[in-house]
Amino acid sequence: MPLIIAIYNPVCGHGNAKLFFDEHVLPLLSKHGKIPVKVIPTERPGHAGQIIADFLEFTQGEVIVVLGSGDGTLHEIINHFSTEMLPLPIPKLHFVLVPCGTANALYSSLFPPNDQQDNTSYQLQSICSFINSAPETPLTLAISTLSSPPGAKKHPTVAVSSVLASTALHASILRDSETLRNELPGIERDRFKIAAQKNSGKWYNSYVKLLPASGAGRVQMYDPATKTFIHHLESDDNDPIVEVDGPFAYFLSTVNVDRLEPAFRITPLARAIPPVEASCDVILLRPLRDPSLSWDNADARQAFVAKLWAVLGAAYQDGTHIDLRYNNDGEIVTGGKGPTVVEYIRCGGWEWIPDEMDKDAHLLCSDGAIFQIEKGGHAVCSVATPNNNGFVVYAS
Ligand SMILES: Nc1ncnc2c1ncn2[C@@H]1O[C@H](COP(=O)(O)OP(=O)(O)OP(=O)(O)O)[C@@H](O)[C@H]1O
Repeated sequence: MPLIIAIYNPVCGHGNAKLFFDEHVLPLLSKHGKIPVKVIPTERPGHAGQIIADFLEFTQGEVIVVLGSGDGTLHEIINHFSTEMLPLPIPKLHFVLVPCGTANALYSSLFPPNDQQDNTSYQLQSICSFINSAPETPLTLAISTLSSPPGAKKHPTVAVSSVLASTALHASILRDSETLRNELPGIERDRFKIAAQKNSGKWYNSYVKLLPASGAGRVQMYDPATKTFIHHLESDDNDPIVEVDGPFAYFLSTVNVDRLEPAFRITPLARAIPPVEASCDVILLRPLRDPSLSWDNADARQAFVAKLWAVLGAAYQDGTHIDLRYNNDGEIVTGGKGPTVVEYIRCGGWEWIPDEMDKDAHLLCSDGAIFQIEKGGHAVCSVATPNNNGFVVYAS
């Protein structure tokens, strides 16, 4: 039988992980004869991956990790084995997730919240799947490679996501809310709000390539008229790669999740129309699709702020932003045949080549961790689902 190790991050979310493990997780596991050989709190950033690596040194076979954390701690573990431990082979790790973090994007996507359930039983669903030997789900990984300008002769930086890779507004908000942590410790929502207000008038200049997933062969786009994915109009057999010019207000891709927090369904089709192969769902918001705007200037950016919030607000209304369109006057409406406000793409990856002059376009966020693309450099994100080794979760 695989060995079980329990790890929790005592400072994530509201700092309740230890209490929840002591009162609920460990007693439930014990009641069903699933007793962890070790129960270890993380002591610092990056510690969770090291705990597992140390454990694997003395363990034969596969390991079950009962993980009490948010998305950030899982991200650290995945990156520990996918980048830091290379060239050692990636082990197979089975995760039983206990959502103790702030956003818990992965958990709330795998187990969408419902009103019928109390908090405790909601948080114990992955544990119950494990106890019931339910089938596991392999995690798809989005591998972002940040390259320096040609000729710089530097190794690229690699970040592996199990939730999201983003640039533009989302990356800027994450960077600024982190910077505000010292001034406003503990008030995550306020930090986000201040960071969002600070960045909402920005547009990001970049050139993007959307790359097809291997099975589909072409980039897919969501068509609100038929409520299905169709081949992207600019992706054909001869030239499947779609080239997209900015400016962008928002650029975010997800794997494994349809939401970034329980109510914020930014890529709702990840669950409503599940992907049939390794792919990511990408949301693009390009302000110049708005028929009332022709140029990028200060007035246009200001005029677009309210529309940006209308889109993100609709993501909180069960992901209805994906059906919004413009009318001839550039007003956002729910029907008609005007251009869609967001472009919803399903593909195998993307390339982000920021305009050298646009400093803010050089940020990349991988599951909350922020990276800087060097001036003259670019980022490529590609998606894969490892089969024989890698990371699987109890999710049904
Ligand atoms: N003992 C510790 N002290 C300080 N920081 C820690 C400790 N253990 C882990 N960490 C750090 O805590 C950070 C936050 O953890 P995590 O992302 O799991 O929770 P969260 O931010 O509350 O949730 P979410 O990512 O779902 O919003 C991680 O990036 C990790 O590096």
